[in-house]
Amino acid sequence: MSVLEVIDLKKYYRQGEIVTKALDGVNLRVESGEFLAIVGTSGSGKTTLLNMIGGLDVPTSGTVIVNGEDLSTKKEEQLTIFRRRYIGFIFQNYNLVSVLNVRENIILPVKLDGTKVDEEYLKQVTELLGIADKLKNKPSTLSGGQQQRVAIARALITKPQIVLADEPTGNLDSKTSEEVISLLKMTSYTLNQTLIVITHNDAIAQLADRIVRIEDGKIVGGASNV
Ligand SMILES: Nc1ncnc2c1ncn2[C@@H]1O[C@H](COP(=O)(O)OP(=O)(O)OP(=O)(O)O)[C@@H](O)[C@H]1O
Repeated sequence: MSVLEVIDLKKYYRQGEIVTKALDGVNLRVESGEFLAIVGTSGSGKTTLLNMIGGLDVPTSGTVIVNGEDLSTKKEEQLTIFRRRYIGFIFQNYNLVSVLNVRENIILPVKLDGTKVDEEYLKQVTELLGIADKLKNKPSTLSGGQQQRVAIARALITKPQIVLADEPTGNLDSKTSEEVISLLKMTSYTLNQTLIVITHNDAIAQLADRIVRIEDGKIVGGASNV
């Protein structure tokens, strides 16, 4: 079953006379449990596409359907709940809260949602990611790779259907990058999540089930897996 469908998606930025077509008619279908890599040159539209899929930004036209639901029909409040429950975000700079320890960082989305922490699941995720012994540490006492694994655990804790990662290893050396992505791939596979990763790193893209290439706001390869 498709967990995500993007139909003729356009995002145009207008600055005076100049129009930038960040996305120019993107069509994409992603199956549940798939690991997709999005590649393309700088400015090709990768982050714009990820932000539309995650409901962080509104398209100029076109449709994003997640789990059968058209995001354009949702009001801002509903979108916030949708993001919190169905999407896990992982960013290049980790975005951890420095005054909170690792456990507090990981469970933050659950707290924000006002729901109860599934302690068994927290244990499973942190053990899979090799950070179960770091729960009381502050982020500043961890290496970059460990901090990114905390950010991954935080993205997974709400059991999202889709995990979106924008250059998640951009700040890590190549060996740590591949370790982190392999862990992310293994955890999302174990937890049956769909994983979409933007990367400039070929070795990381090669770990994906499918590589989607985007150029000048258009998909030029890998839009369909059939
Ligand atoms: N808020 C904005 N206002 C105007 N133009 C924008 C805005 N956000 C993005 N753009 C433009 O849209 C295009 C696509 O940007 P986007 O960030 O999606 O590219 P990208 O492929 O993620 O690039 P990178 O690999 O460098 O992160 C670029 O030309 C960018 O300058």
